[in-house]
Amino acid sequence: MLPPQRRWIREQPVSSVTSHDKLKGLQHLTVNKQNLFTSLQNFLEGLNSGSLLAEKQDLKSLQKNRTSKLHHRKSPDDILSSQVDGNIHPYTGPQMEARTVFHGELLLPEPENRPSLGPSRFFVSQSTRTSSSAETNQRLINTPTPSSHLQAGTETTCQPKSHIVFLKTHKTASSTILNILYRYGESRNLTFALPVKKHMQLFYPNFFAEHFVEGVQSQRVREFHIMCNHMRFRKSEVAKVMPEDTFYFSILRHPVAMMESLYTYYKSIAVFRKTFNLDNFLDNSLTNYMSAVSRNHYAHNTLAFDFGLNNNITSYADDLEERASMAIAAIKQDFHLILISEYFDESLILLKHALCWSLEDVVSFKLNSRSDRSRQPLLQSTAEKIKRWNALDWRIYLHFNNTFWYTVKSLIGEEQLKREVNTLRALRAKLANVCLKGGGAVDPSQLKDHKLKPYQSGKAIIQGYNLNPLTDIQTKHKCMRLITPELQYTKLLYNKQFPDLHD
Ligand SMILES: Nc1ncnc2c1ncn2[C@@H]1O[C@H](COP(=O)(O)OS(=O)(=O)O)[C@@H](OP(=O)(O)O)[C@H]1O
Repeated sequence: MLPPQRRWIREQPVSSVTSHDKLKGLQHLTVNKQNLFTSLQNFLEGLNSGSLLAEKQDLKSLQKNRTSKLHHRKSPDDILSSQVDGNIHPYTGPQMEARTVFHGELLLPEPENRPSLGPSRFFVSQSTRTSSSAETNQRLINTPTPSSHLQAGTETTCQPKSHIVFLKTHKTASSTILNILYRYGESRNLTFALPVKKHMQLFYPNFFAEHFVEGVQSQRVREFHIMCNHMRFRKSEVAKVMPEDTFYFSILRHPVAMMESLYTYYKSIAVFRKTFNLDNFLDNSLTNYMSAVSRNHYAHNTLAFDFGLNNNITSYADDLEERASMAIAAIKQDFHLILISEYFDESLILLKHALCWSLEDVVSFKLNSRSDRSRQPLLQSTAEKIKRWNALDWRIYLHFNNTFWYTVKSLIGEEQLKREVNTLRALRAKLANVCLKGGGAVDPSQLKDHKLKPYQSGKAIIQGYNLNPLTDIQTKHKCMRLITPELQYTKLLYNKQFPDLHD
């Protein structure tokens, strides 16, 4: 089945913030053009432990030189209200199925002593789009073409961006975004910053380091276009690999829904394993949770952790508001755009505009979704506990949910957004009709081609897709790529990019 159509934003019972909050946020926004981040980098680096002065200087000069200025970065520095009146997502299907879990040993690559390849070695290789014609939305299967870019209601030309960092946060619909980036890059022969030694992640949960990327130490890759595998973000290191004009973006999900997903998917981690349900974990988290235990970060402020921030804080901390403000400012400093999983299609439209891509470039099927059989319904009281336990993530989410709508308003306008979302959904529906047997996702046990089975973890039943029998080779290829799960696609790109590197 296709993802259910969302009701339009004003009518939607927003899972995270009430529409009152959202509107209030919009009304109270004032544009803050001050650069208030010099000290924040110190804050971040302090949290990240072990940063060198040279790195800081490197980063500062990079930030000074950065030219890409989406207005989003000038979004208001509003002080977060401490309100936490969100609604919980309705979940159905209480049945859960036990699954075996693979624990991969993570061997960190050692950095070699070599001259640093700083951003100055890069050159920009973007084609110019000058067409002002309307989107060719009728086309079912994407062929890369120029497209126009609309900004604040005025048609202007723009250059499609191809230097991109996507911070792939956990359980936030990030695999669907990754699939979009993979398809865009593969079809244009762009180069991905893939993990060394055919690893699937950039050595998460370690802080990202330059030498985690295949082709950096060997200097065999001169220009990286897209970095999008799971990592724990560290801007100073990422900036050593990626060109100066790189567009940075990420995605957040409502911390309550995210926690329920994390709990099911990472049921095998120490602090979850000994609990019989999420409530049981939350009731004992203050005493049972130990941050030093391996993989426990999946249980506490995981968004903050992925962004490279200190995730160890709850709503009981005296300095919560101060730390939340600093965390938000740090994210704003490093990222041009923050998407919201609850508004996935709206996010894709924003992304399309920010990157100057076409609608066909961002159309996608929902990947990595759980079967309803492995979802747990949550009580309102459980949701409140989650917001208290993940108080930092909750504040980060509230802030960027607000600024998301501010960005929509000033970049596209709500009416145009609505139109484009409808067109996107129509295109997706057409694609589903052509590509997908049965039109939607199925449980892994029903998958005909086991090579397309998504990775299964914990107690989550992760769904995949069966393809229609297709005779046209090009259409079959496009459909196949749309449903190829993350691990399989990463391996495929790796083999394309480094054909001589073997397992
Ligand atoms: N398009 C779209 N819209 C809304 N939600 C979506 C979408 N695509 C994926 N998802 C949901 O995101 C969850 C998987 O997130 P990730 O892919 O980031 O997970 S992972 O960290 O890479 O394992 C997973 O959530 P749960 O099903 O609740 O676990 C997916 O259902």
